[in-house]
Amino acid sequence: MTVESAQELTVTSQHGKLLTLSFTDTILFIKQQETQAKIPIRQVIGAYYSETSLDVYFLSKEKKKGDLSLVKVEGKVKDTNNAENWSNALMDVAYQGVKRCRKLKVLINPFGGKGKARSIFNKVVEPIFRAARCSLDVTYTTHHKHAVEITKELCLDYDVFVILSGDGLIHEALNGFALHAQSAQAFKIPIAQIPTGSANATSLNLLGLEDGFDVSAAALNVIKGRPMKVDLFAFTQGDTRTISFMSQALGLMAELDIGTNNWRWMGDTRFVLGFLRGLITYKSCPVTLQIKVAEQDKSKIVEALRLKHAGKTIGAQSASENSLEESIPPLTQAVDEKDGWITYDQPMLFVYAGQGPYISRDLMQFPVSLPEDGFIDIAVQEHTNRLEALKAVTDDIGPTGQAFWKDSQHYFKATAYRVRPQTSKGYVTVDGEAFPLEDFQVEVLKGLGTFMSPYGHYAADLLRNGKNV
Ligand SMILES: Nc1ncnc2c1ncn2[C@@H]1O[C@H](COP(=O)(O)OP(=O)(O)OP(=O)(O)O)[C@@H](O)[C@H]1O
Repeated sequence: MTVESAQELTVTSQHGKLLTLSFTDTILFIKQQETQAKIPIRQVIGAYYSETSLDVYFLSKEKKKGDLSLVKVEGKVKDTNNAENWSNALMDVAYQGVKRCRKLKVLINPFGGKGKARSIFNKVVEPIFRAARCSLDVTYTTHHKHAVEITKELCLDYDVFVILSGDGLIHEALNGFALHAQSAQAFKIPIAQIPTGSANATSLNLLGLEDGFDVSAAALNVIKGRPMKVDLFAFTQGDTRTISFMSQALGLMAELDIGTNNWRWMGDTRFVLGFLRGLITYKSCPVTLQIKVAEQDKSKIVEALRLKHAGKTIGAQSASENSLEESIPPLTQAVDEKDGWITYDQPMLFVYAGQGPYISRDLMQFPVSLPEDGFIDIAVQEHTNRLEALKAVTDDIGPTGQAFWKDSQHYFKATAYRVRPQTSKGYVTVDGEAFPLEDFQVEVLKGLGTFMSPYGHYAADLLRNGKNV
């Protein structure tokens, strides 16, 4: 049934008030005397009629800038002949194009971020999933890398793999998928984050700055989102390959993450304080960086993003499909500069490579990142002066990605890169986890990962000006 303006249904609430409900393809209207609430149809998650009673569940904001919360409207129906059809039609519209009653595997890290995942799940998230009549299989992680053990043997019939934690648990889950006996199938299970970690970059990238820390908006994405392919990265050090989905960092950006682990109670404020602390010591990061560059002209990179927004394919820029089995040559083999590799060995403050525009609420480090372009974005900050670096995290520049345009920050779209550290002091971080500062290489695994997304693209980027669309 296509609905321009469905029939009204009148119910009497527990308090004896008459409520009139109607809906279109986009809005659920709830009228009580002279006031009328308008609920976007995407936020309607359940309408159930049984024995003269109607229950309608939706998510709504009490304050314009606040978080979504679950609302239940219930009442006795007058026109019982019509009620079943009416509630079925509302469910058809509310779930147009997406599967209902999803089967969810839920993983909860009770110690991520500020340590509130358990109560957030019980009080906020589980009631939303129950209202949407999802089936739940819940596990609490008990130790580091527990998520790897779970995903490497995961039953593959879940609709969504839901993670209540930060980005670290997503990293573990993807590395478990890589070890799965049917790994290609495992990578197709969409991952959705309920933001209960510190940075929650995945949630920010998928939901945007406004909704990225809203656990109810994230739960809605679990119920109504659609799978979106994302590139993954193979990080190889010696004989060990690790799947990375977000970032690899060297220099100040690595110290910021690892050096502030004991500040986890602060939430994401720890990253800004870590950045400022790093600027005080202002150490350079002595490495030789070799990059297989696809594009390094900033204007051309932005033009490619503009074309993508306009729905055009990015022709020459798009890399080919990749898989876990394919690989670039091992570290011992010399790179061929004629084959698109360049070498960068100037003093640097940091190297930050990855995807997904936001790395935290304060910093859009990869503002021209696309989920599945087959490239890794690499930002290299010159070791010039402190003030220049400080400007990257100021309020008007940090969250909108404008540091991209700074002359002292070089930006590459690449299909692979290698790092040869000139010191052993320090770390490299992979998705926020510490690795030894030794030679490594990274290559892109195009479109191997899957995230649940409300939009089918990152919520914000340089051209979307840090705002949702
Ligand atoms: N029960 C547990 N006890 C101790 N550590 C755990 C437990 N469960 C998971 N972990 C570990 O907690 C670490 C932190 O998790 P995660 O990265 O998801 O949160 P975060 O660091 O607070 O957030 P973000 O990554 O967004 O900054 C991970 O290394 C994970 O292995």
